[in-house]
Amino acid sequence: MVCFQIFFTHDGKGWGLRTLEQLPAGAFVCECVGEILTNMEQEERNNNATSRSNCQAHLQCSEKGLKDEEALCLDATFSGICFHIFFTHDGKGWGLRTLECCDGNLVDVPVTIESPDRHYYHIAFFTSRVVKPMEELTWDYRIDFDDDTYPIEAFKCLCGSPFCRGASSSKKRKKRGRK
Ligand SMILES: C[S@@+](CC[C@H](N)C(=O)[O-])C[C@H]1O[C@@H](n2cnc3c(N)ncnc32)[C@H](O)[C@@H]1O
Repeated sequence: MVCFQIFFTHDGKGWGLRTLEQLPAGAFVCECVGEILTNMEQEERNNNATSRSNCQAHLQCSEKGLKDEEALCLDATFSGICFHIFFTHDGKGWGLRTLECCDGNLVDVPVTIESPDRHYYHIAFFTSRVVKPMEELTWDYRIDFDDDTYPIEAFKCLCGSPFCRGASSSKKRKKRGRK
C-alpha cells in the first residue's frame, strides 16, 4: 500500500496530496469512488451552493453526442472515497488517455468490472512516470478553461507549465470579471 500525505501547497493551490515513497511508472494509486450522476444532476448539484462540488470526475467524457442518462459523472461530495479530491491540476493537453502527452504525474484509467458494456463506473489512477518521494500528485482535470458554459467555474490555474491552458485563458477570465 502506498503511503500518502495531505499537505498545504506552497504555490496557492490549497491542499494537495503527495507520496512519501518513490512510485514506479504505472503504479496503482487509488480508485475514485462516488455517486453516479447524470450530467444534468451534476449541473443541478453545482448550481446549488450547498452541494457544489470539487470532487467530481467524468466517466464517459471521451464520447460525443451522449444522451444525458449516458453522460455520467462520479461525485464524491456526499459519499465515496475521496483521495482524488486532493490531486491538484496540472495539464496541457486534451484527450488524455495516453501516458506521453500529460503534464500531470497521474492518469485516470476507466476500469470495466463485472460488465463488458461500454459504460465505465470505475476510474482508477495510475502514475504516468516515476514519482519521487514527497512529490505532489497531479492530474489533468481536462477542464476547458475557455468554456463559459462549463458547469463549474474554472479556477485560475497556477500549475506554472508554459503549456498551461488555465493561465492562457486569464484574459477571458478578466473579460468575464473573474480574478
Ligand atoms: C480537487 S480540489 C483539490 C484540493 C484543493 N486544493 C483543496 O485545498 O481542497 C480542486 C481545487 O484545487 C484548486 N487547484 C487545484 N489545482 C490547481 C491549480 N493548478 N491551480 C490553482 N488552483 C488549483 C482549485 O481551487 C480547484 O478548484
